[in-house]
Order: sequence, then structure tokens, then C-alpha cells
Amino acid sequence: MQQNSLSAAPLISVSDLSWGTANKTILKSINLELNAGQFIGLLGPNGAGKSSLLRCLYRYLKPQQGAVLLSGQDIWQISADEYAKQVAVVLQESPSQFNLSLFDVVSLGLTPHKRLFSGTSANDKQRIFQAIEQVGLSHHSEQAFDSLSGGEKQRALIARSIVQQPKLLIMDEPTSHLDVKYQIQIMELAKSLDVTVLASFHDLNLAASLCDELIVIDEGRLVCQGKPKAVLTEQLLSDVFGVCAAVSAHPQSSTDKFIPHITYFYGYQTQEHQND
Ligand SMILES: Nc1ncnc2c1ncn2[C@@H]1O[C@H](COP(=O)(O)OP(=O)(O)OP(=O)(O)O)[C@@H](O)[C@H]1O
Repeated sequence: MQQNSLSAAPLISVSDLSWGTANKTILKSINLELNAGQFIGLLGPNGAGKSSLLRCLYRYLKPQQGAVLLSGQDIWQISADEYAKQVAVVLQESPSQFNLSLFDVVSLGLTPHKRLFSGTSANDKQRIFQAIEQVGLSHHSEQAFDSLSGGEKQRALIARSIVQQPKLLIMDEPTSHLDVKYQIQIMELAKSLDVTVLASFHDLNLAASLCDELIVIDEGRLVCQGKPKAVLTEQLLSDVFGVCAAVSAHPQSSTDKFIPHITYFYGYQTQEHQND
């Protein structure tokens, strides 16, 4: 009976979550659910609270109020090891991996699944090489991680996540330092994995084209959650992001799937001030 109710639970359920510092509440009573198998984009203007919310989800910050459930279990009631088996994280900045090779960094994805001091088996090595191949970095496997380009580093961290075999991959602005080709490539790579992804984006058009669902937050509050077509309206772009824009159909829209495409208008803020 209990197992049935657990398997029916959303992958992530956030209820009444608040977090802040001693003198400021930053996340304000957030409620949301993430269903397994989806690619979900987290949007919001600078300072909206995206990273803070993601940090609460990947167990770096403990909410002051409310709870985060993973498959029906409070994430603070399960061990850090158990949690690490289920949730992988790729952040904006790649921390220095000192002298570790790309292969070594990717092999760290096995750590949550290993007993202390157990070695790397032939099977493990095969998994690591396969993941490196999947992200197109086979020729770099012995290269020092720190010497890889920004895009290569992010692909290596995705390979580490592939090896980790999580249920959920959380990505906090993983492409913000990358050029447009790598931005698209990294996000398409994440989408191609057989895993639920929650990723924060600043490029709203990229989010619109790739995400099954979008979550928008502003000033620490959830504004809305839904399909890109329902979420990315001209009104929302004005109210939340403070921009004047037109939303039309992206040329790759089909009868089954409408992909919103945002065209921004420039210069209107200056004109507004001139009229003041
Ligand atoms: N540890 C902290 N101490 C004090 N203020 C914090 C802390 N962490 C976050 N904040 C503040 O909380 C607000 C939300 O920050 P957060 O980094 O979560 O926003 P964000 O939506 O990810 O922003 P950006 O798009 O600019 O990266 C900001 O005003 C930030 O200064």
C-alpha cells in the first residue's frame, strides 16, 4: 500500500518552502512538483532566487520552512550518500580539479555507488569510457580537466552525471560562459539523457525550444509553472522580466508542438524616460 503511494508520487515535490538569511527572506513559500522524465527550465530575472531554490533542491541549503520530497521522501531524512546516488548537479563554474584527468573527474560519478577503498572494475572503466564517448570527448580522456575549454568542462561534468546514473540532474546556469553553439549543444546533450532535468536558464528562447515545462520565479516567489506556450506570454515578459517583446511561432514549431519565439524590442525604455 505504502509502496504504491510512493511510486505515484512526483519525482520532486516542494511544499511551502521558505529560505533566507538572518535578515532577509529570499525564497517565499514555494510550492511545485516535478514529474519524472521531463526537461524542466527554471526562469527568473537576476536575483529572483533561482540558484537559492536549486541549492535547496540539491541539499546544499536547508529550508527554514517547508520540505523537499524526492520520490515521496524528505531529502533531509535520507543519507547524503543515498541522496547523491539519485541527484547529480552541474554548476555554472567548474571548480578546479587540481591535476585530475578528464577520465578521473568522470569516474567521480561512481563515488556514491562505491564502498570506501573499492577499486575501479573493468565494468566501471567501460561505463566511464562510454560516457566520455557519449559527450564526444574520447580524444581528451587523459587531458588535465583544468586545461579543457569551458564547453569541454561542462560536457565532462555531464559525462560524470551519466556515470552517476541519477534520477534527477540539476543544472544551475550551466552554459552561461559558453558561446551560442556550446549553449545549444550542452542543453541538447542534457535533454538527450534518459533522466529528469531541472536547469536554470537566462536564454528564454533556448528554454522555450528545449523544455517540456517552465517554472518562473520572481522576488523569491513562484509566478507560474506550465508548458512554454502557456508561460512565455508577452504579459509575463513585461511583468517579470521588464522587457517589451513579441511572441510568435518559432519556425521549427509543428502542429503537435508550438515553440514560442521571443523577439525583443529595443530603445523603448529610453523613449519612456524621454516622455517622463
Ligand atoms: N547566502 C546569501 N546571503 C545573502 N544573500 C543571499 C545569499 N544567497 C542569495 N542571496 C541573495 O538572494 C537573492 C537571490 O539570489 P540567487 O542567487 O538565488 O538569485 P538568481 O535568480 O540565481 O540570480 P542570478 O540570475 O543573478 O544568478 C539575491 O538578492 C542574492 O543576493
